[in-house]
Amino acid sequence: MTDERAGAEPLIEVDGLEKVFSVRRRAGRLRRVRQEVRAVDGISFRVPRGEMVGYIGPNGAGKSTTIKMLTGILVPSGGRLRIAGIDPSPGAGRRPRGRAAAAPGLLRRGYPDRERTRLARRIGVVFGQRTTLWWDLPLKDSYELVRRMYRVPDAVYRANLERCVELLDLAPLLAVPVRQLSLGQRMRGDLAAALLHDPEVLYLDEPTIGLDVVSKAKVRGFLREVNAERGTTVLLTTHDLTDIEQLCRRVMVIDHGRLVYDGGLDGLRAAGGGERTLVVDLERQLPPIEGVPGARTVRVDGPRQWLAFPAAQSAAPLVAAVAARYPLVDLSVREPDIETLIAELYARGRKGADTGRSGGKEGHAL
Ligand SMILES: Nc1ncnc2c1ncn2[C@@H]1O[C@H](COP(=O)(O)OP(=O)(O)OP(=O)(O)O)[C@@H](O)[C@H]1O
Repeated sequence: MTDERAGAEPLIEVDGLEKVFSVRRRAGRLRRVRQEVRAVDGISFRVPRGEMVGYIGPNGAGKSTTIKMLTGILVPSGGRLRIAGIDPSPGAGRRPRGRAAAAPGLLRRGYPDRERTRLARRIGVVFGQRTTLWWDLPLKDSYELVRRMYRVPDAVYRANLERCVELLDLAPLLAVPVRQLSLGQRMRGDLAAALLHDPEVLYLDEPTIGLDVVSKAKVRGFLREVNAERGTTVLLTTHDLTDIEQLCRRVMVIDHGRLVYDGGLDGLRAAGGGERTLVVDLERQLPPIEGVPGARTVRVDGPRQWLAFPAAQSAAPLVAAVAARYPLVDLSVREPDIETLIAELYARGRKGADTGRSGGKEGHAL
């Protein structure tokens, strides 16, 4: 978040948001019972215009459900949300009163649909697991349909398409039917489709899932460019901490439907107290690397060695120290996975509560 943006108006405002699903579960051979699943359990946050925020958490934490409510696909069970000043489901979670009570259809159909349509013009969505493109149509025809659906003016459409084609390398793919695209090509195609109508907010649900290293780098580079050029606000859910590290200065962690952390990634690492791993390939097999301050060698396999170091620490001095004394050929830094960080965040939080200390340095464990 830049300093000018810190004081900017919030583009996304969420207060006490809830989503409860009612599901039927098996209870014995024939009997089924109704159960409530609190997928999102009273979360609140603000996102200023132009910020890129990571939204992470373990499987089933409530990330997709939150995004579906922010896009107007799902109606909240409680709480309040506004995106660019629009509430996609006004009246949701509240009992209708007065004229609305006499005409409940008004709350469920006409008015909310108008708000959802208004919102749809201001947002873009990409679900990594599912395409929004037309399976049998060439990419270009899918874009033409998007143009008509959103009534994008010709000049805006042409300029946006040209820029996306250039940044995402789409020219050779425009005539290819979507079903023939590889996962990485399809994801680039989906990103362009989500941006043709100039949305102010972009929701990305696992945009790099299943992509190889080169495709991931292309997607990340594109998102950085779009955010810098257009000031598009981005909410990004991912299981890949490198996505967050390269794109977001702020990260929110959700677990069991509740926000458990909101702050910088460094603060999350410090709150989690985890370790990262520097993986180095040497020219030849050597005894375990020693004497690198702040790191310890945890594994050796032929010329490859693994050095663990505190996750909040920069890798640069370690790399310099290794390179100065050992014949270094290649290296990479491995992040702890999100599940490990969150488990550590909880363990620290409990310890902190026991000793009266709080977990995080920057940001706050909630
Ligand atoms: N339509 C639904 N009906 C009933 N339960 C649902 C529905 N959608 C989600 N849930 C439940 O709500 C909880 C949160 O699910 P959600 O998909 O939001 O999690 P997530 O954080 O996106 O997980 P993942 O990382 O696996 O995609 C889970 O327990 C899930 O089973």
